[in-house]
Amino acid sequence: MSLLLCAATPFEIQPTINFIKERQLDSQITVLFTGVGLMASAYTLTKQVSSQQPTMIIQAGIAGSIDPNLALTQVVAVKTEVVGDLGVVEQNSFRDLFSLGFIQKDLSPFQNALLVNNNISDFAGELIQVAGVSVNEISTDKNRIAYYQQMLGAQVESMEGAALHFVALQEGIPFLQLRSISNYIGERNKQAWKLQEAIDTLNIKLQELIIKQIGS
Ligand SMILES: O=C(O)c1cccc(C(=O)CC[C@H]2O[C@@H](n3cnc4c(=O)[nH]cnc43)[C@H](O)[C@@H]2O)c1
Repeated sequence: MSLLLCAATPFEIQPTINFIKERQLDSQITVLFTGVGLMASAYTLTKQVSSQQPTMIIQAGIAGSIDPNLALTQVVAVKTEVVGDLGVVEQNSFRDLFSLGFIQKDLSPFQNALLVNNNISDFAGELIQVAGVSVNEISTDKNRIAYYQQMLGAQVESMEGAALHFVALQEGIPFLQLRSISNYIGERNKQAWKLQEAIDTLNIKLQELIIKQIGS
């Protein structure tokens, strides 16, 4: 097994970095910090995948929830991804690249305009599987949030998820996007976030998953 574990920032997976060191799992797990955002993630992931040829990629991080039924600190597995803010606003409506005719909805690796993890059930176990949206700009606008929820059916928002799905699907590498809910989107009062608690639950699940995958 050659597992690639990636996160946008070190602080999101620091407990698991310690766990990997303590258990001397470095020979089986490579850790990559992609940086925040789709562009940095797509570049660093593509570069690492080319040199390492991993057998599996796990992306772990915090996320904002669009779905009120998801609890803060709940850990979810993201089944589908879409880039939410790539397009144009026309007559007060957002149009994405599919609506504009720049990409066909089933052009590989898209399936009906989504980047779908078809093998998620092999890895997600009992985790709830959700729909993700990735953005360049953290959402605060009510209309945009309503569009993500009602038109895209998105439940969680991150800034890197779609890059993982795109790169892994293009390269044919099994993958899992693991997210822990740190906040409800649109909430910019950091007192209402559960950042550290979300990181704690994320790392508990991540370590369980690693043990399952590498069997140590
Ligand atoms: O401003 C801060 O102090 C601060 C501290 C930690 C994290 C942040 C973020 O803004 C998080 C960006 C990071 O986490 C993901 N994330 C978390 N919540 C959301 C969200 O509501 N919408 C989009 N992304 C979110 C994201 O993937 C980034 O990697 C700020």
